[in-house]
Amino acid sequence: MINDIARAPARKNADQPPVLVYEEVRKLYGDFVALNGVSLQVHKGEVMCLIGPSGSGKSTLLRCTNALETINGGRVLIDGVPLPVQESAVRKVRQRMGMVFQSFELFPHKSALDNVAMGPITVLGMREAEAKARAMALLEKVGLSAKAGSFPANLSGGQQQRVAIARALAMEPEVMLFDEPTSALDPETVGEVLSVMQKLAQEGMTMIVVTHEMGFARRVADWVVVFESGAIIEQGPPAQIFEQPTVERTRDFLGHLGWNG
Ligand SMILES: Nc1ncnc2c1ncn2[C@@H]1O[C@H](COP(=O)(O)OP(=O)(O)OP(=O)(O)O)[C@@H](O)[C@H]1O
Repeated sequence: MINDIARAPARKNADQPPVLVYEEVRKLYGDFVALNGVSLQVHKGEVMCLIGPSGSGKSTLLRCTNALETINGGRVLIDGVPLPVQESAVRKVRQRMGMVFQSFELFPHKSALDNVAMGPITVLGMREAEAKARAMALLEKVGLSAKAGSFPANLSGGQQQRVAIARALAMEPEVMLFDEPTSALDPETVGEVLSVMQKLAQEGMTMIVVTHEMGFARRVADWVVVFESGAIIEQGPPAQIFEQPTVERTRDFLGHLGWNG
């Protein structure tokens, strides 16, 4: 027992209050239970990867985090404050969370630069010149300054996703939420998006990433959470989950993916 405690890894910033706390979160779609009492904590600067079979509730939890979905039970606390339900307050919560979707969701008739600058101008009331300077710096950060004037249709999927990441960062979020950001990409562009995400992680961004990229989760995550049927079946540091999972269903899931450590 003492050895177990000694071996238990310290979580990043575990000495500070968590940024996000999920308490017994339940989400129903009609009679279907998509989340069945999920409890979880996310610490500042932590990269948390949510893995598990299709339909197990990973994206639903992400969507409950920025109030794209309303929960039916339990609580989500952000910096200790329960997620509000009033629309005006919800908008403020969303500003603190950058969300990157599988399908990019860029505005097709705006250039890469304008896609990134738009949020600060319209939501934060930033002056256009300042917003565009910020957007340019962010495009440079994701390696796309040369594409600032390009429209989404003229960018590869990987480039569009990097613009989407820059757009989310332009709002200076406290937490970044990634919902399978590479699932819709051609294999040759997956790496460029993952390396931008890895760089963000190294800079200390707090990130929750729903992913089927087990290599990324193994390499970059600080904490891995395994979902099945709307519940967490196991969580721990990547070395535990990928090399020594304690739950047989985790082993089955990783085995089906061909993961062999
Ligand atoms: N708007 C909705 N209405 C009804 N059912 C939904 C809705 N959104 C999700 N679900 C169901 O909730 C369950 C959990 O879905 P969710 O997208 O969270 O799974 P997931 O683990 O992210 O899966 P994947 O890896 O395939 O994205 C699924 O069975 C899904 O069909």
